[in-house]
Amino acid sequence: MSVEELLVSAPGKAILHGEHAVVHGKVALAVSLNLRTYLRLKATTTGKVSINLPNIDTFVCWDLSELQPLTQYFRGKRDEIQRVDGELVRILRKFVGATNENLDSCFNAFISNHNILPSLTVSVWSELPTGAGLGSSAAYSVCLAAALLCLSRVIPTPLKECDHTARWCQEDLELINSWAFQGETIVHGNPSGVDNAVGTWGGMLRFLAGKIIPLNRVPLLRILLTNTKVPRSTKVLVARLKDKMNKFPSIMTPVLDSVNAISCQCEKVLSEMTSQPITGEHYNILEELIDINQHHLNVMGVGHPTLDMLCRVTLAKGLHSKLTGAGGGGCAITLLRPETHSMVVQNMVQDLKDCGFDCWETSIGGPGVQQHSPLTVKQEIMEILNQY
Ligand SMILES: Nc1ncnc2c1ncn2[C@@H]1O[C@H](COP(=O)(O)OP(=O)(O)O)[C@@H](O)[C@H]1O
Ligand SMILES: C[C@@](O)(CCOP(=O)(O)O)CC(=O)O
Ligand SMILES: [Mg+2]
Repeated sequence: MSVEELLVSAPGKAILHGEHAVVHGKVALAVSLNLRTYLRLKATTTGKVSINLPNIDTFVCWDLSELQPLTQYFRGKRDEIQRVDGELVRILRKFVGATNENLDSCFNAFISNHNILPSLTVSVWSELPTGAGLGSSAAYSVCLAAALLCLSRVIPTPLKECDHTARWCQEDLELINSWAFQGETIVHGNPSGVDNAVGTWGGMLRFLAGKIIPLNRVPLLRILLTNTKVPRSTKVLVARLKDKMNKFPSIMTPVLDSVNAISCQCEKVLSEMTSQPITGEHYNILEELIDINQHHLNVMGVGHPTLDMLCRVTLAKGLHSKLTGAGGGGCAITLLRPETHSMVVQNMVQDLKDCGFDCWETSIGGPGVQQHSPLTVKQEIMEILNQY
């Protein structure tokens, strides 16, 4: 079946525990959010490749004839290229003339698409803040990988005429995930793969050195997300910790081991909360783990004064917070206890907003990558995508 138009989406994520440590082979627990990135791909007859990324104010358009020289690189390598190698990135970077990290996103468009040079328009809109710790880079890479794999007919489009949304089979999801990881490599430098795994499969996951275990039995947690709006780059923060690890291996290694133990302890408590009556003590332990991990993240050098302020503001209402994602600004999660009165949450949200932060209480555990019929996508999102 030829792909004329394709609409896909993938969720963002929050990391409960294990950010950064996961890059160094430790356990992370991550959960998908009900905030998604949407990508529409349209085959055109304009003889151009157009990429519209309004979230980052980036719009590019090339004639196919301009792109033709790039295909030289793939000659004779058709079936060999399974990952992004340094030479390919150099060639693409030179071609785009990137002086701006934002253009890195455009490179992704080429990655899984190396066999073909079709005329197309790709437009992306995300409900996620970009560069804020909620996995926007992975949601974007997952959407792009799914759409381009469908376009090049490596995987089928799962949506049937009567469907509103559809998902791929396990094998196709694994392929989407592996290409999305390559996209993350371009944005992050050295990603662990946890974010693209959550974007692909959704739900809550335990991730350890590329091994993904879905956690199917987890309690319903109420989580408040707060964005300090301090911009930061995952790539820079991951590199900063690597430098610290190289400089002080015997000091930093125990910190990462401790984070690993926190993730394992949290997983144990979450599992107990589904097999036994939930008690206040379960929440007390979850809160203590949040506090210890937040201190560790500061030790790793990925904190920020605004995140410290955020933690103080929520603690004033008896609630515990930690950064989520790469830190250095961006977002934090606050665990809301079941008994916390909605007035307390409202007052706390007002205090956080008074600090200049954005807050939203979102549900967690949204589905992984999906194909949509346009009728099932919120009107405001379709209106943005339809502008291009
Ligand atoms: N909707 C989007 N459109 C285009 N590029 C995006 C989008 N979302 C994310 N990106 C890319 O991902 C980068 C942010 O990734 P990163 O620093 O890992 O932060 P996070 O993944 O936490 O949002 C952006 O600078 C951009 O290159
Ligand atoms: C810091 C890290 O653990 C998570 C980064 O998440 P985000 O890009 O800030 O959403 C890096 C990674 O796992 O690749
Ligand atoms: Mg990212």
